[in-house]
Amino acid sequence: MATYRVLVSDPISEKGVDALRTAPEIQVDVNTGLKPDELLAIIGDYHGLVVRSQTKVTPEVFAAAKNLKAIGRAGVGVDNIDRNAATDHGVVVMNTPSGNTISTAEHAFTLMLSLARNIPQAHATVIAGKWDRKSFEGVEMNGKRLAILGMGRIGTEFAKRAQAFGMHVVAYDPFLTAARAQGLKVELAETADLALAGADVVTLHIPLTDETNHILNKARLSSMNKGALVVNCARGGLVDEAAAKELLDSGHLAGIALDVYEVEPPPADHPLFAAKKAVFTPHLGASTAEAQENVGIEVAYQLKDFLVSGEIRNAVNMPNLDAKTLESVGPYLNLATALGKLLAKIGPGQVDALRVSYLGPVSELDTQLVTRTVLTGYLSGAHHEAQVNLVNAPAVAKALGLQITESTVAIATNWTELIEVSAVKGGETFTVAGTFFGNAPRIVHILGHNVETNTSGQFLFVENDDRPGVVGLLGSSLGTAGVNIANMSLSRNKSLSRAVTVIEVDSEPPVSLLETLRATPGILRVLSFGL
Ligand SMILES: NC(=O)C1=CN([C@@H]2O[C@H](COP(=O)(O)OP(=O)(O)OC[C@H]3O[C@@H](n4cnc5c(N)ncnc54)[C@H](O)[C@@H]3O)[C@@H](O)[C@H]2O)C=CC1
Ligand SMILES: O=C(O)CCC(=O)C(=O)O
Repeated sequence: MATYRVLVSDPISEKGVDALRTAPEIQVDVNTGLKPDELLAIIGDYHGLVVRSQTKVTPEVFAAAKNLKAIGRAGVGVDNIDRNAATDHGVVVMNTPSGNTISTAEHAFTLMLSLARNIPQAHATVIAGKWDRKSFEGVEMNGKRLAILGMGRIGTEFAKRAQAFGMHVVAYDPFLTAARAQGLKVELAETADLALAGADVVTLHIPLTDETNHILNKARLSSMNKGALVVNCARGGLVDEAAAKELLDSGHLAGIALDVYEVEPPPADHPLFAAKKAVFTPHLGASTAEAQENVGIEVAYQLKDFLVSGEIRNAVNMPNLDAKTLESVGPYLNLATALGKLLAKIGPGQVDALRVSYLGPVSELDTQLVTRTVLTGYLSGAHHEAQVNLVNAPAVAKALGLQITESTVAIATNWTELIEVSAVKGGETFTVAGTFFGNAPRIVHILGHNVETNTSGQFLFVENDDRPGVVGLLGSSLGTAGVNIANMSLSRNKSLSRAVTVIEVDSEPPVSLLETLRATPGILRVLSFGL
């Protein structure tokens, strides 16, 4: 019986679908071409969703996707998935960043050459029975100045091909360092404006975001040389199509080649279709047998490994957690979750900040991940309405105004390894801490008291005046109520004349017992909770 249901809502390679089907835990439904309301009607049944670029995963889809845990994008661009809504709903979004790099670079390069040599127009005349050798004079790419915006995977591959054709490559990418530009033998532009000024050709290889929308605007297009060519095989919306049309009509731009459009599919009367020198393809950059097999198989394994074993690879909205990391940090994550939950149960409400500190070997690990796990444990212990997980915990904390910081261990300790978690409220700090006894995680500090208890199970936490008879009363009351004690840890604070007792119990104590204990003189606080 399958535990997880996965919907493949855009066509991916058969090998990808087969790879998903190899997991007995997963039931796969391939249902492509769904209308938005059809997707809304069925998405609630699914734990995983596989898309390419056709399916639009909107906030409405997330609101209806009550069981959804992960989306796998068989490709690079995730602009068809509302990332903020995914994060808010705790859904991991993964893409397959490298599987279609070469195919897309080759397609963009093909667009550039076809544009330079009027291939589609010449082809059309030949098959129409004409032999017109005058109308289609092209331009060489050799010696031309090529501006590349975006020197990630595809931009870099494009650059290599352009260099082989004798082009002078100038690249702009906010993450391109001088050393890397030198290694790639490209001229580094400090801004997009500088890359485009005086360029003969521009090709775009950047994601579409609010910041990059219309990055190729009228001013930048106008700053290119007269007769310049524009190639966009990244995303529609990066080029201001209206501005491009104006500059094609004025003759400043010689031609344009597009694989992607502001609206897909573009309308039949799209103004740019009237351009004399132009090449258009229907978002085919990644449409090769090789690329589709790569991304289909990659996305299938990523989704399967996430659903079945919790591994996270190529996530765009949270840190990765591969099998190796999961193995090394796994025990720490269990301790971190327990400490976060414990603090939520015994600390005050409405805290200002959570402070997480590490001592010993744990501090060598990816503590960002451990800290995020503490936060997730804390919020899932305290914040009952929202389903909090590793994906949305930072967003939930931000919405609550809860700060999370890492600092150094503050409690006096002889432990050689420790995770300490403090809730800070006003000037007060409430601290819990845990360590390992061999491989076993243990809680060793609660609110100023050194204790020694398990990290999972059912607990009774009692704060009382440090005086004779209280422990005996606790034991006998639990016994009378039929609640078996599995472990008991007692800690006194002599200076305050206070004691804390943490009792692991085999079953949840009845409410009547808790009320009786709370009404007992000398007992200051009684909490019953599970970790
Ligand atoms: N037509 C198609 O079928 C395909 C289109 N794509 C598109 O190509 C884009 C690039 O893909 P990859 O190279 O694999 O991604 P990548 O992540 O390897 O590279 C993107 C680069 O753009 C840079 N960048 C971001 N903002 C920028 C800005 N304002 N100016 C200049 N550079 C900026 C980044 O620093 C990064 O280096 C994807 O986002 C996707 O939209 C990808 C595959 C297929
Ligand atoms: O799925 C496709 O064919 C589109 C590929 C694409 O645009 C991408 O990977 O960003």
